[in-house]
Amino acid sequence: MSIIVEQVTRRFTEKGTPAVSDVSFQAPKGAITSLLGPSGAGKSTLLRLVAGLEVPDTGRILIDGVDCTHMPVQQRGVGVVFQSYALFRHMTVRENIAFGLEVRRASKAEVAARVDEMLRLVQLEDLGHRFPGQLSGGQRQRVAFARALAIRPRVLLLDEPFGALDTRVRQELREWLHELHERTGLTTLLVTHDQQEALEISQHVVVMSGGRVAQAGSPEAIYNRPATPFVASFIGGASVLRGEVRAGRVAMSSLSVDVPAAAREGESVQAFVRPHDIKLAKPNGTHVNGHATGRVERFKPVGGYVKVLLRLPSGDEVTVEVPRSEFNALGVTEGDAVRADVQSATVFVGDYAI
Ligand SMILES: Nc1ncnc2c1ncn2[C@@H]1O[C@H](COP(=O)(O)OP(=O)(O)OP(=O)(O)O)[C@@H](O)[C@H]1O
Repeated sequence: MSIIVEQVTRRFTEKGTPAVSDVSFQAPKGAITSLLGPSGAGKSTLLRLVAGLEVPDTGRILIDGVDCTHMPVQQRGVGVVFQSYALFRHMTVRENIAFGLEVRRASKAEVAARVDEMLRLVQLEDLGHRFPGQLSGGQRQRVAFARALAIRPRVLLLDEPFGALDTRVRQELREWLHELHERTGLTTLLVTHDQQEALEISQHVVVMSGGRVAQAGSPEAIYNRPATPFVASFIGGASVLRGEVRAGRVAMSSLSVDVPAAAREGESVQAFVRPHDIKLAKPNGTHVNGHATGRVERFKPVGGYVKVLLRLPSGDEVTVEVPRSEFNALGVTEGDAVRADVQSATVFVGDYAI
């Protein structure tokens, strides 16, 4: 049951950029696909288009090979879970889960059996009689999943389902969703702005920006081979260093790296360096390729590592994450000089990664 989105555009206003602009992607059968991007990227609109809650201006949406572009929501066979629980407050957990089945005129016995099965699936067997107001946020969201799954949907559509929960519950439910998916094997589309969430639980990631697809691929490809400067900066909290091609090399601040012969002299470049791709050492007075002496602007211990803001001689700032023990061994503080060794960087000449 794959989902195929073909050249879909949806605009809400006559002027300005469409919310979703000529978007094409596939959510593979049986996989969790994340729609990942910053606020306003068009993720929710795209999910609503797949659900049938919006109709595209142009383009097609296919679920399991069937063109659903103009099909009503109820006929699409989609289960939807939103960020806000959207449970009926005056109904018990059982009644909430049963709702979609009763609308579809399932028999009483069928409904009871399916509700029991769903309560077991979301591990809330003992809470069927409670009202939503008597549940924790995480439990309510599990009921929302049970309700979405009760109708035996062909695909599951999730719009920031854990967005309203605190970090710990969010992490627990992320793992829970992973297990749930292993049991159900349902084709799932997950909207999230949280890259950690996307990289951790999905097999396929569609990165969106400004209503368009910036890159689609495996989490590994998105992380290690970002296709555009936007993806490189959005994923992994990279710092940007700007420079230019000089004598066949990329010169940035006091760092320099090789560039292919195709890069023209004087072209501007951007290098994206992730916080853990820089090693800090005591300065030894010499500058060699890939090394620069910087100054510690600020540092802050965060859990097991220390986040260091380093200013390079060019004025560029880079964020570095150093294991706490390594930082302590360096014995530096704010204002001290340190040597920064860039272990790896993604370099773009114009829009092309090199
Ligand atoms: N019903 C609507 N009417 C007018 N504009 C809308 C409507 N829905 C969305 N938009 C606009 O479309 C763009 C994309 O919004 P959308 O909610 O799809 O983004 P998003 O990536 O899901 O963002 P967020 O993570 O903040 O929810 C935004 O500029 C938004 O203001």
